Amino acid sequence: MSISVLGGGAFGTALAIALSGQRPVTLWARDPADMQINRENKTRLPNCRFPDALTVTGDLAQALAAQTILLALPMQQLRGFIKTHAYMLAGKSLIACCKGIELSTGAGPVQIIAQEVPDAHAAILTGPSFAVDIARGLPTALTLAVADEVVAKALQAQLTTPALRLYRTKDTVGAELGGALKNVVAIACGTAMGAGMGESARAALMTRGYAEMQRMAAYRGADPDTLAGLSGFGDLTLTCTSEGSRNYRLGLSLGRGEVFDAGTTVEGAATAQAVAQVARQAGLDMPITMAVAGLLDKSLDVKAAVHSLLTRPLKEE
Ligand SMILES: NC(=O)C1=CN([C@@H]2O[C@H](COP(=O)(O)OP(=O)(O)OC[C@H]3O[C@@H](n4cnc5c(N)ncnc54)[C@H](OP(=O)(O)O)[C@@H]3O)[C@@H](O)[C@H]2O)C=CC1
Ligand SMILES: O=C(CO)COP(=O)(O)O
Repeated sequence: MSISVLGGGAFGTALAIALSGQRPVTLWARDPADMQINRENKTRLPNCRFPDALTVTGDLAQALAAQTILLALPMQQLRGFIKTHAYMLAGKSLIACCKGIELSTGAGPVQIIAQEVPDAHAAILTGPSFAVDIARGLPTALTLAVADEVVAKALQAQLTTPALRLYRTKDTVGAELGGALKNVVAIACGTAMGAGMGESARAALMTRGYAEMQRMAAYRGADPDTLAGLSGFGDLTLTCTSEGSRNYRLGLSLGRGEVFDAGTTVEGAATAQAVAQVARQAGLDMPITMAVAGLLDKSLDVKAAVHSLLTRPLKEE
């Protein structure tokens, strides 16, 4: 069965390159001309050549001839896009490849797909993976979450490559929360490192951040084991420790008091605000998330954020 990837950013391009080693793949982008001429995405993923089996198009109808559609758009753009094109997406397998929580509703990507295209098979592909690693064919393992076991097995087989190993789960809520929440913790870790607080502080933020991820996951009915897997703990580890992560780099610049490029896709920024809202409404204790949200909306500076974390009442771990 054919595959199309919608979204010509770094991740969509990387997935299209990786999957087209196995079969023909169509990559849809709203501005495809440069990629069609150069057979490379010079803006978002330079120095990764397109295989011959990869077709780049700006014609959405052509891309939507495929049954399996990977949606590699930024999180806050997802609903608008699929709402506009819902009539063409009906009945397909729609696999969200974005990480985040919608600011206006608190929904995750699978929930959004299910709301906007109810008769599609809604899935998410998530886990520790930098686009450049996937495009270069480096070994990578990801979580594929789909509620329907039969669909899950078929998609797992279709999207696995010799270098890209997929583990499946039915827990779509846990998978989407892991990928969304780890970005918020990565901003916190980057901030700590940028402000010179050291590796021990980062380890504390990762661990206590993970406790917050588990708390939100339990509130939303996710399986704690999913959070301990690739989509949660796995991606937390990668994103909180590597300058390859844009979320971590945003944190570094916050910690250093530098300006960060506003055009960069940093999913944890909107997600921090979205999660803070949900946590406030639900009465969940998520102090690291609140500190990150405060840093980003400028209601806290780094010194005040650290003070807010270190002066909390003492408690059991
Ligand atoms: N990069 C990575 O290593 C990884 C990214 N992801 C996730 O993938 C998602 C996408 O990130 P990434 O590809 O890196 O982001 P990029 O910033 O590289 O690209 C975003 C792309 O989305 C396109 N886009 C934005 N809005 C729309 C819209 N309304 N309709 C159509 N296209 C749109 C942009 O198009 P245009 O160029 O025309 O503006 C651009 O090509 C994020 O949720 C991210 O968390 C997940 C794992 C790894
Ligand atoms: O999600 C990612 C790695 O798994 C990519 O991280 P950034 O979006 O922070 O660059």
